[in-house]
Amino acid sequence: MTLKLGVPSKGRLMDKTFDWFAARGITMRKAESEREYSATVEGIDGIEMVLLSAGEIPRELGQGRIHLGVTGSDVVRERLANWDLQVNELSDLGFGGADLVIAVPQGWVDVDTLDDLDAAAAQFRRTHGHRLRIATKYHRLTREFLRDHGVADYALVDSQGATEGTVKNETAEAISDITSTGETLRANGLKILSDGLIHSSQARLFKSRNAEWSDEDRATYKAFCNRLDV
Ligand SMILES: Nc1ncnc2c1ncn2[C@@H]1O[C@H](COP(=O)(O)OP(=O)(O)OP(=O)(O)O)[C@@H](O)[C@H]1O
Ligand SMILES: O=P(O)(O)OC[C@H]1O[C@H](OP(=O)(O)OP(=O)(O)O)[C@H](O)[C@@H]1O
Repeated sequence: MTLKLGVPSKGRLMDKTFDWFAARGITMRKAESEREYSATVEGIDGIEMVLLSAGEIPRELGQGRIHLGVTGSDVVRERLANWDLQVNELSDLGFGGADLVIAVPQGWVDVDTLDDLDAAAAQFRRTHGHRLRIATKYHRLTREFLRDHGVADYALVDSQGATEGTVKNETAEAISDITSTGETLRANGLKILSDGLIHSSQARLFKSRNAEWSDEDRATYKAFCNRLDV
């Protein structure tokens, strides 16, 4: 048996994950062809690396198809119900930082906080006859956050990308999305509510609580953790 480690298959998260492991003596290599999603690990025995979309790694951990996985803390919380019963967080990796935030049009001068948003939502419904729409791909986290902060009079609109554009395109009045430099929000005339931070995400190493662990896997895991100092 080999211990399966899920790693983001492309982009910044993949590159930085490879760098993080390389700094600890574990070399990860993607197949020669950029388009081929297979990879090798050198420097430690008994580990098989599986390249997966960062957004799919939570599900694979939850279903126990991989023992370990690197992905953003936001997608784990979003994609896994009761995530903390399904995975353990082993270590912050120090990259992939991004904030999941609620943002509204800059022109809404009276709306700076969640309380203001709640009042604006009630007013919006009276004026327009339908609920204020918030576009997001983070449905679970947004719903839980707004519920915990007493905002109820809204409707979530699904947006799987270019979420900041939904306000200009008039398919939503506000958004809940990831920001890192803030450039995309600014370019689309949006501002973050002062108490609108839902989750500060970063890349983490997760361990599945649902995978099967043989004695051999446990021994490999122990050696792996010693090597990584986690
Ligand atoms: N500037 C950023 N923009 C988007 N995601 C970021 C950024 N910085 C870090 N991340 C993180 O990268 C991860 C990407 O998750 P996402 O669900 O978009 O992955 P994916 O499904 O692999 O993406 P794609 O659909 O592009 O393949 C998230 O954990 C997110 O927080
Ligand atoms: O704060 P910034 O540095 O501007 O980064 C934030 C943007 O980056 C991400 O989009 P991405 O490029 O991953 O595309 P997406 O819209 O498909 O999610 C995210 O959804 C924001 O749109």
